[in-house]
Amino acid sequence: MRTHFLRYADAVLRRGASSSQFFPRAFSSGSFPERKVTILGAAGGIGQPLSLLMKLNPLVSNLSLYDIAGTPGVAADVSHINTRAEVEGYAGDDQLGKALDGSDVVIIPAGVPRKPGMTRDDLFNINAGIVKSLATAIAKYCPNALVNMISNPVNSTVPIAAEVFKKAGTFDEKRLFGVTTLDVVRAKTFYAAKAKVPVEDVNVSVVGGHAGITILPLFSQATPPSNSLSHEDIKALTKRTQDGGTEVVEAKAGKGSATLSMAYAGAVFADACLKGLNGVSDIVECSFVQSNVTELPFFASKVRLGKNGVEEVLGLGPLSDFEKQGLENLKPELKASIEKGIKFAREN
Ligand SMILES: NC(=O)c1ccc[n+]([C@@H]2O[C@H](COP(=O)([O-])OP(=O)(O)OC[C@H]3O[C@@H](n4cnc5c(N)ncnc54)[C@H](O)[C@@H]3O)[C@@H](O)[C@H]2O)c1
Ligand SMILES: O=C(O)C[C@H](O)C(=O)O
Repeated sequence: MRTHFLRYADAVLRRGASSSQFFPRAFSSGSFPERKVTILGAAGGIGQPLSLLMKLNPLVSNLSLYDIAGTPGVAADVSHINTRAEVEGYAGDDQLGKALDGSDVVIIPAGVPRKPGMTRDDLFNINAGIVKSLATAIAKYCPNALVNMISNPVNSTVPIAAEVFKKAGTFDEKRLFGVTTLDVVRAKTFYAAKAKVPVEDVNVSVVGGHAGITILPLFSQATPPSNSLSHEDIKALTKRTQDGGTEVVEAKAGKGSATLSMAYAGAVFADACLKGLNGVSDIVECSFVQSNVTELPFFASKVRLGKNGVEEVLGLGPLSDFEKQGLENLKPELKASIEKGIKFAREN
C-alpha cells in the first residue's frame, strides 16, 4: 500500500515538473551526492506538507526541520517514511545554528499568513523581523546555502535578506531566490483548463514579483500555443493568476492562505535548485532574484540554475502589447516594496 502511494506521489510530482523530471529515477539514491535541506517554519501550514515532499525527494540526504515550536513531532512523524533522507527536528532559537549548519538549501516558509481583506504587504510588520533574524542566522551558520524565500511579502523579504547578507559580507546574488513558483503553477493550471490542452504539457513564464499586479504571466509565450483564446480570455486568465492567492485566502475564510499548492510549488523549486547544484544541465525556473532585466534591482523572470545557484538570469522575450502595459504598470508598486524592504533592513 505504502509503495503504491509512493509510486503514485512520484508519478503526480513528475507530471507537474516543468523543465525536467521532478524526482529522477535514472539512478538509485546512492548515486546522488549528500545534500542537506533545511526548512525554517517546518511546523506550519506550508512547512509540514513541504517537509513530507522533501522527504520523498531522493536528492535529499539530510532533512533539517526547524520552527519555534512543534518540530520534534513533525520530524518524528516524517522520519518514519522509508526514503533516503535522515530527518532531524529542531525547536527554538538555541537550536537554530545546529539546524542550519552545513545546509545546501534553506527553504523559508516562516511567518504569518494573510486573512481575508489583507494584502501581502499587511504581513510586513511581523514577517520582516522574522526574516531578518533568520537571514542573520543563515549568514552565520550556512553562508553558502541557496536560500528559497517563501515568506511574504516576497517583494520585500528578498531585499531584506539581501541587505542582511550584504551587511554580514556573505551576499551572493546567485544564491538568493524569492519563490514565485506558485504563480507559475497557477498560470499553467488555469491556462490548460481554458485552452483545453493537457496540463502536463503546458509551460508559462510568470515575471515581475509576487503580489497583485506585480505578478505578470506571459501567456503570449505559453506553450502549447492556443489560437482559441480571445484577448478577453487572456485578460481574465491574467487577473485570475494575479488573484490566485486571494482566491485561496477567501475560500479558507480566516484559516490562512495557500499551503498545499505552495508546498508543492516549494518542492518543485527546491528540487530544481538541488538538480542545479548536482550539475544537471538546463534547469530553468522562474524566480524573484537580483536582476538587470529591468531597471528594478530585483525582478522575477526565468533563471537558469546550476552548481552555483543562478547561472543566468534570462530576459523576458517578446511581449504582447497587453504584457508591455502590465510590465509598466507593475514597476512603481514593485519598486516601492523593494525599497521598503531595503529601508527596514538598514534601519533595524
Ligand atoms: N511565496 C509564496 O508563493 C507563498 C505562498 C503561500 C504562503 N506564503 C507565505 O508563507 C508564510 C507561511 O505561511 P503558512 O501558511 O505556512 O503559515 P503558518 O502560520 O501556518 O506557518 C508559519 C510557521 O512559521 C513559524 N515561525 C514563526 N516565526 C518563526 C521563526 N522566527 N522561526 C521559525 N519559524 C517561525 C510558525 O511557528 C509557524 O509554524 C506566510 O508569510 C505566507 O504569506 C508564500
Ligand atoms: O496569497 C497569499 O497571501 C499567499 C501566497 O502569496 C499565495 O500566492 O498564495
